Amino acid sequence: MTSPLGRLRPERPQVRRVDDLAAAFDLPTSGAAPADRTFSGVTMSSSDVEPGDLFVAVPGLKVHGARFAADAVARGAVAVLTDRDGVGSVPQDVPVLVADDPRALAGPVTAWALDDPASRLVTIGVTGTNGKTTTTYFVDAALRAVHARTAVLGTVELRIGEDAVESPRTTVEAPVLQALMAVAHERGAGALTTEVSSHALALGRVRGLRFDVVGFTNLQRDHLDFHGDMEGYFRDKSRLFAPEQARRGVVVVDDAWGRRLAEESPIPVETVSTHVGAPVAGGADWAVVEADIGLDGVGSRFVLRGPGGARHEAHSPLPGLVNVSNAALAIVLAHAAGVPLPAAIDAVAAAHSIPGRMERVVERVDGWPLCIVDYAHTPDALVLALEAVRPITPGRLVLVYGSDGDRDRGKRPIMGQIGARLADVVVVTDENPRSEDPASIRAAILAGVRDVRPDMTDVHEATSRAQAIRDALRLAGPDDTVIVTGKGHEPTQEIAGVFHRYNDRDVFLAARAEGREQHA
Ligand SMILES: CC(=O)N[C@H]1[C@@H](OP(=O)(O)OP(=O)(O)OC[C@H]2O[C@@H](n3ccc(=O)[nH]c3=O)[C@H](O)[C@@H]2O)O[C@H](CO)[C@@H](O)[C@@H]1O[C@H](C)C(=O)N[C@@H](C)C(=O)N[C@H](CCC(=O)O)C(=O)O
Ligand SMILES: Nc1ncnc2c1ncn2[C@@H]1O[C@H](COP(=O)(O)OP(=O)(O)OP(=O)(O)O)[C@@H](O)[C@H]1O
Repeated sequence: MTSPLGRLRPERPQVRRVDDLAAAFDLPTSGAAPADRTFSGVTMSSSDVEPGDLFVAVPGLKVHGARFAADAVARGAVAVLTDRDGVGSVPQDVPVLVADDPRALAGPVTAWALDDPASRLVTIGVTGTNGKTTTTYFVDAALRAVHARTAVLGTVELRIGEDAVESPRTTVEAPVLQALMAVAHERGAGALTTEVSSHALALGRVRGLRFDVVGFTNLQRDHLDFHGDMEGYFRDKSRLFAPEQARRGVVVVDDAWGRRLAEESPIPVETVSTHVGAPVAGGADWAVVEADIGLDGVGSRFVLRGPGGARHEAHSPLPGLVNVSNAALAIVLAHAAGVPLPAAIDAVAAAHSIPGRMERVVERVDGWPLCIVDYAHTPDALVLALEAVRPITPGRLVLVYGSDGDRDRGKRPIMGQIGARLADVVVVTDENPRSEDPASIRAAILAGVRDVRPDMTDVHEATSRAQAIRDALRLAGPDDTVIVTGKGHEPTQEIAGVFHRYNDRDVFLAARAEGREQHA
C-alpha cells in the first residue's frame, strides 16, 4: 500500500435537512423532536459516527442497532432512521424517521444525501464465488488506460488512485460505499470497480447504486450457512443483475449457474465462454478459443473470439487457466465500460501485481527462484494454484503453507495430501493459529503429507512462517518456484488472540534485500 487513504468521507459533503429526507422517501417521523435540523453524513455503525451524521439503526442478526442510538447521539449523530422496534431506544430529543426496512434504505438514503456520487463515476461490480479480486484488479488496470485516476474496492484494500487502506470486508456497508464514491470523485477518479459479495447482495450493501456494468465469474459451493442452499446462494448473487442495480452485465457461462443467470437476467448481458472447446462456446458472445498456458514462463497467451467472429490475441499475466478466465471477463467488462478493446487487452496483459493473488514477488533472475504469494486456503484453490505454477517451473516446486486455527479442521490432512502430491518440496508452517496449539495444526497437515509420502522426503516443518519462507529460499535453486499460500495480502498473523504485523510478501522482499548469497 502506498499511502493511507485518510478519512473515508467527502471533504465537501452536501448538507441536507432531515424533513426533506422524510419527504423524499415518504418516511413518517416519530417522537417530539422537530425534524427541521440538518445532517451531513450517514452511518450504520455507532463507532463510525461523525458529528452531524444521520445514524441508521438496523435490526441485525445479533442485536438491534437502535441499542446503540444513545451512543451514536453522544458521538454527534443528529437524527436516527430506524424501524418500529427501534424507535423506543432513541433518545427523546432526537428526530426519528421510521421505515419498514431501514437496512434496505441505508444505500438509497446515503446516495440521496451525497447527491448520487455513482452518477459521476463509471462503476463496475464483480460477483461470483472465486476470481472477484483478481478480476476487479484486471478491470481496474484496463480502466486506468482511459481514466487518469480510478478506485478499486474489495477484500484486499480500499484504493483511490495511489492511496489505500486495508479493507474491513469484501464489500463495505452501503453508507461507506456511497461515501467512498463521493471521495473518489472529489479526488479526481473517473471510474470505480468493486467486488460484490453474496453477503453484500443479501444485506443490501449495494442498494442505491446502479452499476454501469456488472460481471459474474462462477458459482461454487460456499457460504451455505448464510444462504441456506445453492438455490438461495444463486438467488442472492442474481440480485446484482436487476434493472435497479445495473445497466448491463457480462456473464461467464462456463458453469450451469452462469448459463442460467444469462438466460434469466432481466438486464442485457453479454456472455463469455472461457474453456477452450466447450460446447457452449459457439453460442457465447465472446469465447476463449485458444490458450497456451505458461508459454512466456509465467502467464498465458489466449485468443478471444468476439462478436462477429473477430479474433483478438490477449494475455493473462498470472499463471493458470482460471486467470485466463478472469482476464477474458475483465477485458469484456472493461470494454463494456467504455475502454477500447485493444487498450483493455494491453492493460490486462501488463497487470501482474495483484496483492496476494498469484503475486510474483521475486522474479526468476540473478539466481533467484520465482517467488509467488497466493491466497489459496481451501483444498480446491490449492490444487488450482499448484497446477497453475507447475508449467512455469522448470525445476522443483517448493510449497510453504499451513492451515488456519479455529476453522474447518477436516481440511488439514487434505491440504497435507495435496501438498505432497503436487509439490516437490513441502515446508509446513503456521497460518493464523488463533486460539489453537500451532503444533497440533501442523501435525494434522503433516499426517496428510505422510499418507502420500510415507518416507517424508523433502518435507520440512518450521515453527515461524518467516523462517519457513527463508528455509524454502535456501532449499530452492534458480529453476525452482517457491509458492507461499494461504495468507495472500493479509497484513497480520493472528496468534493466541494477538494480531502480529506479518506479510508473506514483505518476508520475500526482506530476503531479497539481504542478497541471494544469504539464502542459497
Ligand atoms: C453475516 C453478516 O454479514 N453480518 C453483517 C451484519 O451483521 P449483523 O446483522 O449481525 O449486525 P449486528 O452485529 O447484529 O449489529 C446490528 C447493527 O448494529 C450496529 N452496531 C453494532 C454494535 C455497535 O457497537 N454499534 C453499532 O452501531 C451494527 O453496525 C449493525 O448495523 O451487518 C453488519 C453491519 O450492519 C455487518 O458488519 C456484519 O458483517 C459481519 C461483520 C461479517 O463478518 N460479515 C461477513 C460474513 C461478510 O459480509 N463477508 C462478505 C464476504 C464473504 C466472502 O465472500 O468470503 C463480505 O462482503 O465481506
Ligand atoms: N475464475 C476462477 N475460478 C476458480 N477459481 C479461481 C478463479 N479465480 C481465482 N480462483 C482461485 O480462487 C482463489 C481466490 O481468488 P480471488 O481472490 O481472485 O477470488 P475472490 O472471489 O476475490 O475470493 P476472496 O473473496 O476469497 O478473495 C485463488 O487462490 C485462485 O486459486
